[in-house]
Amino acid sequence: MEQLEQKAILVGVNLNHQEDFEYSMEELANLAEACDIEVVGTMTQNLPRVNKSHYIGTGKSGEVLALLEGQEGNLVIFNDELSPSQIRNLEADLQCKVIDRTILILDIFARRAKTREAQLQVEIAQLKYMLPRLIGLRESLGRQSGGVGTKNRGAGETRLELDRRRIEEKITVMSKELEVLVSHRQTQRKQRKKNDVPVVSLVGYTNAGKSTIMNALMEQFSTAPEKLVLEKDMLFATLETSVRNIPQPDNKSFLLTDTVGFVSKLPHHLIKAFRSTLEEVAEADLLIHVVDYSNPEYDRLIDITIQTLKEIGITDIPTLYAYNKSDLTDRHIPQVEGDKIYLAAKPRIGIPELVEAIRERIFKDYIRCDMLIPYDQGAVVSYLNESAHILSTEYEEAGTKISMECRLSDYGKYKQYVVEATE
Ligand SMILES: Nc1nc2c(ncn2[C@@H]2O[C@H](COP(=O)(O)OP(=O)(O)OP(=O)(O)O)[C@@H](O)[C@H]2O)c(=O)[nH]1
Ligand SMILES: [Mg+2]
Repeated sequence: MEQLEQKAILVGVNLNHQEDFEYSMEELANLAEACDIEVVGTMTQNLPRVNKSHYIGTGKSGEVLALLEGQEGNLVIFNDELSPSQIRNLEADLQCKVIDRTILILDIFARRAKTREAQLQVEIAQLKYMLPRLIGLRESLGRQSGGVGTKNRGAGETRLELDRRRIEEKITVMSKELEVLVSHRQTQRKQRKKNDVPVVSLVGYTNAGKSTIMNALMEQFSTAPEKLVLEKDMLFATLETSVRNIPQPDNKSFLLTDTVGFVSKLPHHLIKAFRSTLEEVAEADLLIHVVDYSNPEYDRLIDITIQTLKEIGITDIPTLYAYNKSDLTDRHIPQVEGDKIYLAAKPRIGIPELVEAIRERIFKDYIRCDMLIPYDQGAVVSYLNESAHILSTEYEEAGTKISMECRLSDYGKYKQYVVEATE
């Protein structure tokens, strides 16, 4: 999308009167805006099923063409992923560039990707999207440069084959590079797992406030400011997964991860490409599903998030719902109702309540006990000082007597020193 001044008509087909149709058109306009495209008109159609060759009904194409001319548009954006032949037919009818929701999302991701891993993931998804559409792309390029002509068809097809092979090779090379980066992160994750620190993952729709919650938690437990993550009012501000330690005064610390947000109709290739980024989420002990409670459509966005998680294979991780941005609603905050917490991360309302709810859920396997540790086992004493919640320490004749709350796994490991325990 290198051209300047793109003026687009948005086109959507409402299949069987979907309730979320209007919102998804609004969202399409936001996605276009995120790509610096000006929206100059919108056209929608109710259909029981899409038209195989043109997506919209044939009569409707004429209407889109008229609107395009009336508004001096030079681009048409469809609200669903189009097939290669649909793009080709539509471009022939409308005599301008036709793109779909998938390209828009891929383009936004490409603009936002900062780390090598994210860049590779996006580029692979883009190439995979392009591969079956090369013919259409070539024709539309031909049209843009003024000549369509059939006389060079043979040469064009050879070029096409070459292009296809080049792209396939590029995908292979990039996938290998990505694999190396991913395996590096997997090693780090295994290391963390060994340390037995619980992992909590923020998930949710894009722009719900996940990164803001992450920063609020770091701020509360005075983490270094350079660890803060980017929070911004734009779609897909976060594309990479960040893991941060949230230290707790009683040694019941946990790791918090912030990751990419979701959107309706997230391209399939993109989900696949980002699967490795989301592995972090798949291994979490607890999910915080962040909801923009000020969005009237919040219920639907919850469903889309749950659906997308399902697609990555995440279905049975215990979940807390953080109804964020409640400061923009008339709900009294903070408020905790079972697994739902109404809060506002930006003005920092309800953060301690959220932390408490997290702790209640992830530190269930703790046990209150006393251990008597012989003086020649100094290493055990220092380990417990770092990983258990110490209530008191006394120095007795036979060794150090520690009253504490510790993890069940540590209790098992040092059972021989236990003198008293209550669950
Ligand atoms: N009014 C209000 N605004 C909030 C609140 N929490 C976050 N925001 C704003 O919402 C916008 C998005 O916040 P982020 O934390 O970047 O959202 P995110 O979920 O990380 O978004 P992506 O990374 O794009 O998926 C920012 O402008 C925040 O300042 C809140 O409780 N109240
Ligand atoms: Mg974010």
